[in-house]
Amino acid sequence: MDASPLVVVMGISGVGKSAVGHELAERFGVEYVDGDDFHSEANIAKMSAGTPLTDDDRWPWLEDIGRWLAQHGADGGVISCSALRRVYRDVLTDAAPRTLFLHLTGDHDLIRSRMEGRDHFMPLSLLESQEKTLEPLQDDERGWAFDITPSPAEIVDAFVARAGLEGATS
Ligand SMILES: Nc1ncnc2c1ncn2[C@@H]1O[C@H](COP(=O)(O)OP(=O)(O)OP(=O)(O)O)[C@@H](O)[C@H]1O
Ligand SMILES: O=C(O)[C@H](O)[C@@H](O)[C@H](O)[C@H](O)CO
Repeated sequence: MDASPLVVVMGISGVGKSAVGHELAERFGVEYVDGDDFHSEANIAKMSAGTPLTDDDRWPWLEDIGRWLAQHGADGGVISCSALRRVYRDVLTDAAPRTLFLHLTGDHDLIRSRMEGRDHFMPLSLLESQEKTLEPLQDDERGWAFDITPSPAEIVDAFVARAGLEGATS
């Protein structure tokens, strides 16, 4: 049981990490931060121009997110971070072993339509490369996948139940 969870809300662009992350953090009264805020200007410029990030672009960013998780190990917190590959998630778990992953997954067309409806630096053209890079959570990782058709509140309910968390007020 954990009343101050430490959670990475992960998944490809547009899947709802910010929406669900805010809701989860509010439920537990812990800090929420958007992992995009840790990207360098160069990374943001690259993505904005429609070029996918490479592993080398992502390592320093992941190290920074790992540091944030380690700093929030005691009080808990929620951060959104695509964390698309297993090796990326290992960087985060090595930094903060109690981290839980909430993986948001959804149908391509639904994600596309949600991305079309918002104002954001990430172009639609990068959706396919995000999907190709994604490696789903493996059995030995501390997390679970949730479909994005329900509302953010319902997704948080499902995560809280699956993770056996306590202390949340909806
Ligand atoms: N469960 C949901 N039901 C309906 N709409 C949603 C849901 N989750 C997110 N949305 C909407 O879909 C759009 C994309 O969501 P959001 O910006 O949270 O995704 P994201 O994964 O944080 O994206 P990025 O990583 O690109 O910043 C937003 O307009 C958001 O309001
Ligand atoms: O690893 C990546 O390629 C990036 O983190 C992207 O996923 C975006 O930053 C994010 O999704 C915003 O759209």
